[in-house]
Amino acid sequence: MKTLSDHVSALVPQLQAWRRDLHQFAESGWLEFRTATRVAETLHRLGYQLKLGREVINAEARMGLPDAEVLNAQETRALAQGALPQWLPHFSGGFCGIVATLETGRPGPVMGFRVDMDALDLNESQAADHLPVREAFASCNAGMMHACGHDGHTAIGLGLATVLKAMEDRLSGTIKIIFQPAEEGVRGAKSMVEAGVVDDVDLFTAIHLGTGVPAGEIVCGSDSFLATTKLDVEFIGTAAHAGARPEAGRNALLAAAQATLALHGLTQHSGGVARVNVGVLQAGSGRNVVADHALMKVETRGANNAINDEVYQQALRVITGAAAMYGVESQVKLMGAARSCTPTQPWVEFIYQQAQQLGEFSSVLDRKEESAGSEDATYMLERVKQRGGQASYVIFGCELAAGHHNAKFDFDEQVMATAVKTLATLALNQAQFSVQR
Ligand SMILES: O=C(O)C[C@H](NC(=O)Cc1c[nH]c2ccccc12)C(=O)O
Repeated sequence: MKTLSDHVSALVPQLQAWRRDLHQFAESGWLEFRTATRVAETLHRLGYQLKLGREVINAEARMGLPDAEVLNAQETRALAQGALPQWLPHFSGGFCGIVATLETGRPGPVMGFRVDMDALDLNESQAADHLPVREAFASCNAGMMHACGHDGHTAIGLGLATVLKAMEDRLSGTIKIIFQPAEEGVRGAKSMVEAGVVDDVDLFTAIHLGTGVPAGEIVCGSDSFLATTKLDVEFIGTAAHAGARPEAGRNALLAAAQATLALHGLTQHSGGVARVNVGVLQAGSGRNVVADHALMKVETRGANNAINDEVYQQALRVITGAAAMYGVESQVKLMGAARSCTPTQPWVEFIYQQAQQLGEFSSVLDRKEESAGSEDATYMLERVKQRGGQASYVIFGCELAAGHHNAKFDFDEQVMATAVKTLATLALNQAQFSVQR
């Protein structure tokens, strides 16, 4: 009988091929049309039951969706790049989510695994020393790059599906693998939670590779995610002749500038980390015109939900106040959100114990103080916990060529096999968890 190691070893070239194909045709959040059709086809061929598009994504709960024009143009682009037409209608309009289910027919819990599929809005480096350039799989899509490893996550999800299907007779209960769009900007997970995709999940695991964790190390219960809110702010004023009639104008640029400086002063909180960032500021139309329009892209973060909510409320007051100072109008649009969240200890301990037994890791940790990022998988963890389920977030350390969100980001592909092996082990040994409890 073939062992898990045999199955995973045989899969290594396929993991690389999947990852490199996804990397080359990188697609940003809500635009994962080609990616989603290929994922669906692979899972369908493996024999998984699929739920697709609107079945797994609540339309109203989608945040930060590109406008219809962009969605249409990108769907056309995806088709030209090999998106599979038989699957595309499911995802059309920004519904690029997939849930693949394997019912073993034997009693047992529902296990949920979540991976994300989106790239970042970033141009990939064209430098000759960048491995994806050297080996000819750098992104062919301008302004879209897998610079956070989600190409690897998607390949891991497909690899896990492959191995678990091959070892189906040694599993019990139900396996659900969730392929999520638009993690960047924390926009996609909530819409899948609102569609109910984790409502029946008893044992939930989300993953990330890298994030500064060294190669050979695994963090079994990452708990350092910041709660965050993303907002676009528009200031709408009145244009006027800057020399002849400046008093007739209502200056949107000054309101936005005033708001930017005030927002960056909001980060004091005795309860823990608080952050505000104005990442984009665009205003005005001409040198001699009082600016009648400004756009700001803003995020708030906090060590916990309460801190982030407070900073967010303060930010709204600053924005309204700055608008009032200059007699302009302000409009705030919610573009994304995520929660802070702690994994459940019993599940973290089980993952810890399984990771140690696997003998693949030089260092097994339950948690780690980390550089402060956010993750919308926290919505899924929260929902599973609310229903009494177990949930964790696992980080697979690996060597990186450059940091996350950098134009030269790249990861050591070995980590994919390690991740597949670890996650498959959780599924194969899940009965031990129930017995332990
Ligand atoms: O808020 C977002 O848009 C999500 C995005 N998420 C990540 O970058 C993933 C991540 C979480 N923690 C870390 C730590 C280091 C690198 C990356 C991460 C972030 O925090 O900006």
